[in-house]
Amino acid sequence: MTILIEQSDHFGAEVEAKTEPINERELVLDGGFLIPQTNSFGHMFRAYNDAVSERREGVENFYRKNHTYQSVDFVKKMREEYAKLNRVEMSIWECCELLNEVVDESDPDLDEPQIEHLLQTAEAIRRDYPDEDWLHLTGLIHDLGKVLNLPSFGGLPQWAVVGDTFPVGCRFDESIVHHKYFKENPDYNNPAYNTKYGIYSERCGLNNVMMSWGHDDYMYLVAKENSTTLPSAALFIIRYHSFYALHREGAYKHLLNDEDVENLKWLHIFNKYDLYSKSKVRIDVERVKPYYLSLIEKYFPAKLKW
Ligand SMILES: O[C@H]1[C@H](O)[C@@H](O)[C@H](O)[C@@H](O)[C@H]1O
Ligand SMILES: [Fe+2]
Ligand SMILES: [Fe+2]
Repeated sequence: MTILIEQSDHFGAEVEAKTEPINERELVLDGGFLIPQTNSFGHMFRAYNDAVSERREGVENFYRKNHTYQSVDFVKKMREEYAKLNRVEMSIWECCELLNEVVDESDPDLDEPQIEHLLQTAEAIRRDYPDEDWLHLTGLIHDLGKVLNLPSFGGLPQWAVVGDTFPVGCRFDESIVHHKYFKENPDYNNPAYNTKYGIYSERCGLNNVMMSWGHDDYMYLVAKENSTTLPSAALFIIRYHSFYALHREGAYKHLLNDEDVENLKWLHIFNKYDLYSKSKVRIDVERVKPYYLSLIEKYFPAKLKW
């Protein structure tokens, strides 16, 4: 048995048995965060083409639909519909609990309940950046938009809720996972949308770019329209954390303005925790709950419109 997380008592993480010794499975990177080399299934992270992965086929099917249906027209319709925020009233914490009912079909690395992922991300950040309480809360809430999949939020199909995101209205970059399925997208052959800039212009700022619709953009909208006091870097992280073509592959940089470039630095930090904290190490929810309730109170109203 190896202890994966130091100070586990302090942060309420229960440590489970692991087979290999720690130094063969984990790498230590800056901030003391242990980056595992393999996910909880024993595969490399984000190995979308790994033939032996149990989840590969389901994930590929997911992206076939996602890339086929996420178009300019679809995104416009979704933005308009969800801007109404007229479906549910509830607190941030209530939403965290609701999220447990959502299973993410796009994720090759995770099959734990979503609240575990939220707390694993937040707690891992808290250990390395104890003074950035806004970043802890960002970790906790970044995936809450996945409730879009539940009936009371419109029951959207998975392809409209989860998965990596990308801009619509300009060419789909080759670095996007399972790029080949864009051939079925109505925008793929549209000359207004299939050039480097498409409907955008150099350094126009991501705020002016339409991203494929899903949990990122929805949660950004909810946070902003309910007047969160979180800083702009937090909103940027929430909105673009699934934009791997940008933050991992460096594509679409020509659309960023100066503020985006600044915020991207925080997104790079955040991503390490979002991706690599996915593990079988369980967090004791009741023990950490008071801390997160205090952060929610600091940055959000008691009830939000969703
Ligand atoms: O499968 C994952 C998962 O849905 C994450 O929540 C999202 O942020 C990722 O980008 C996606 O690829
Ligand atoms: Fe996400
Ligand atoms: Fe996440």
